[in-house]
Amino acid sequence: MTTVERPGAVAAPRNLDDHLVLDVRDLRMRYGTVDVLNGVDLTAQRGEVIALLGPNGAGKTTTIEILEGFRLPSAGSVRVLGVDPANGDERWRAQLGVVLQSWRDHGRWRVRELLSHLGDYYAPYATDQIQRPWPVDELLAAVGLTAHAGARVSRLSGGQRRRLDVAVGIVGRPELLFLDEPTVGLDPAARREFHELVHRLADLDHTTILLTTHDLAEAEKLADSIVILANGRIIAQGSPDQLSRRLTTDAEVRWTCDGVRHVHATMDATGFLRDLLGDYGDRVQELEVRRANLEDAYLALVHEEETGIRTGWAERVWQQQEEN
Ligand SMILES: Nc1ncnc2c1ncn2[C@@H]1O[C@H](COP(=O)(O)OP(=O)(O)OP(=O)(O)O)[C@@H](O)[C@H]1O
Repeated sequence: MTTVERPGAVAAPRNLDDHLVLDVRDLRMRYGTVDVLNGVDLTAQRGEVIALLGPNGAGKTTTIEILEGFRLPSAGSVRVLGVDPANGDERWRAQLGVVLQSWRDHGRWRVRELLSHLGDYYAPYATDQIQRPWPVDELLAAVGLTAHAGARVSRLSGGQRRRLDVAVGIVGRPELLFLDEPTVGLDPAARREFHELVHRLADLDHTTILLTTHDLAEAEKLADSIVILANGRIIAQGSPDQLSRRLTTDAEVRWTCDGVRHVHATMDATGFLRDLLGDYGDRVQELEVRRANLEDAYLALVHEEETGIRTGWAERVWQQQEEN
């Protein structure tokens, strides 16, 4: 993510290794007899945005709930802002912001009152560097709710409520923000504003953000690092750029021959085409070559992990990860 400087903003520390905000090693979680996390390793530095992707049931929410201190893991080492969440006190908790999937109803409150009431909790945890809570008018503007400041929460639309969820999550100016599917229900304009807010929080306030999403394009746009989880283990991880390069080496070739349609996936499109045209010449019609995009690759990778049917994607990804 590009770093944007702002007069008076607190500079990010130069040596980010000294500021590991998340440090998770070999995290395991078992519900009854079912293992839902099978050795997850995850680190995040200050100001880093990490997107956790994976199919339903992959273990994303469980991971976040453990990091928040809401669930105890079965095994592994977890450090969040230097503290084991199982022992996190109020001061530690005040440095976290959480936006959950489900709406906790505050229907009778008005928007401004609710944010100012919740903000009061954070006032004792202000520091020389971080003013807490976020002043309500600034916060309302940041999430695009100024026009609805006086509205009752029960009267907000779904998207406006989602903005309020985000406001509630950041009113304490968290150092670490968890966002569980934050853009579900937002219209395209609100989604874009939300993306700008995430960039602002990470670049200007150096907030570390861990978000879950099912939208690969969103992850590419927002995250410094994408982590793909399936069956409780990380099956691929890297910057959007690294992942694109690792995952999109395949091309799909489509053609018709004597009126019959064919599709073939190959890592060597040029060689395949040379052979195809050499063998069939003018009988090859409607030829199309399409480079697999990141979403195709993601779906193929997850499918391979879930079904156990090996098509070679995962093997290639791991090989390339080891080479890097
Ligand atoms: N309290 C619980 N008791 C037993 N099993 C649970 C519990 N919570 C979650 N699970 C199971 O753990 C697995 C991981 O669930 P989790 O909610 O972490 O997945 P997720 O990746 O967040 O999924 P989604 O994308 O659907 O939100 C699932 O198989 C789920 O059924």
